[in-house]
Amino acid sequence: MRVVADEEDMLPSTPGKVKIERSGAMSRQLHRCFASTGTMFLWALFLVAMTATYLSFHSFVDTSSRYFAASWGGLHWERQIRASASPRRPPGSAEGAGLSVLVTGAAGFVGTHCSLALRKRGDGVVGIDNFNKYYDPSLKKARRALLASHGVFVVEGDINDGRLLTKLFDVVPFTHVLHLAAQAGVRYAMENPASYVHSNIAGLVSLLEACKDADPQPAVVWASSSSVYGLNDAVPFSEAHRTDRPASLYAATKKAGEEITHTYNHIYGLSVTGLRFFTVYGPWGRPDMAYFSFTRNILQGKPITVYRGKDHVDLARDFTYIDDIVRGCLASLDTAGRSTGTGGRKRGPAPYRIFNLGNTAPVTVPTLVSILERYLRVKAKKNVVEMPGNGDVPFTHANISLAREQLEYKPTTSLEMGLKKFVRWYLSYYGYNRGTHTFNNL
Ligand SMILES: O=C(O)[C@H]1O[C@H](OP(=O)(O)OP(=O)(O)OC[C@H]2O[C@@H](n3ccc(=O)[nH]c3=O)[C@H](O)[C@@H]2O)[C@H](O)[C@@H](O)[C@@H]1O
Repeated sequence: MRVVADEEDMLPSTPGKVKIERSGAMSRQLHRCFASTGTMFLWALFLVAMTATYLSFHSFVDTSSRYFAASWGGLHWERQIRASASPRRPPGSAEGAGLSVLVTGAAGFVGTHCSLALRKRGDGVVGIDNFNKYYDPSLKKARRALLASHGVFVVEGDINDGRLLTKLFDVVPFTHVLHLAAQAGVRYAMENPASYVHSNIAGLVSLLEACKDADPQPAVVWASSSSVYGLNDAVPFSEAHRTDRPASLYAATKKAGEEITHTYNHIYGLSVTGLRFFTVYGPWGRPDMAYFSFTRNILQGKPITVYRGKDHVDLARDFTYIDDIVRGCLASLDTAGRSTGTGGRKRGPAPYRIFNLGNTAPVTVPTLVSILERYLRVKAKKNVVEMPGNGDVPFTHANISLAREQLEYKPTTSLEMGLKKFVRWYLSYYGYNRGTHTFNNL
């Protein structure tokens, strides 16, 4: 039976809200009293919940900003970024107005060489690098000083720091991103797998998120790896060959990177070019790589470990000199079609490309050692061991016809010549006095 209710009951019920039927003044009074107590309790609960949420969010923000210690920002910092990002090509120059490139991993081996080459031809370049301790950070700091002497500013920061990336894109409308930051190294993945997920998966997604939200969206050129060919034994390796059998976690993260970048191309219209580097070497190189660590140990009279494949077959790599790789990277930037999205929405199809950048002349590891022995005029103390099951592959060999056709990529440096340039740099950087030891026609 429906009793005429007081004015409160006359309010239209809100859809989805339960309307309480009432009867009798006393019960209404009692109900009102309970209702107001219940309301107060609910309000108190709400306030407690809000406070808890705020405190936990605040501590999260505080933690994450502590994690990515914000050593960036401010007017002076922004001025440095803008100056470094500004192209300096003479107006009306044949190559056009000039690019404005964000280079991730700019204090790394390939990053430093590419940043210098871009700056020297008049492009704007800003670097970002987390200066991690995977290998001697002093080498990375020396590379940063070299870059600074050429007007390239490198931000110390992590590509997982989304706030920093967003800020960079707010300050500079980058035309391109050259993404070289990664946890490199095939064998180290068995010691520190998390670092590969942090940099090569999470870091890549964080960077791609910033790129797809940027307006204008940059075109992305990034470093994949010859290691994605894994157990493929069809040689020379072509981009059309299978890459679904990686032999190391490192290779798997690079393969995943190719799939992830494809997703951002498909959904958001990011222009993407993946470059499969083949064992890059040269001055300012990585101390964790064989050519570098062999040179150091040979000069210090320490033994080197030479891996050998099954049935005592020598391992071989398509060693590629850094200057050839740099030309391939800059050609990729220059030919990268535009991204089509704005503010995270795709406006049309965008280019998705993958190229091998190798030397097409594999050389065995023992041959590498003998070239170094000849230049250093020191006999290596070799421990020859079976290749451990550490993710290494017996050989690499690049088919570069696609890069030759679309990038006009033409490697010109033999391992003999490249190692001579590397050894010259090594002796000078580490201060070997030429007087004490005549090095072979260096
Ligand atoms: O091509 C690539 O994409 C990869 O090239 C190199 O990987 P890797 O070819 O293993 O280069 P090194 O570590 O310099 O090894 C070169 C050769 O020397 C052998 N090696 C390495 C180290 C050692 O102590 N002894 C030894 O015989 C390796 O098995 C390999 O056959 C880089 O380290 C990777 O970051 C890059 O992605």
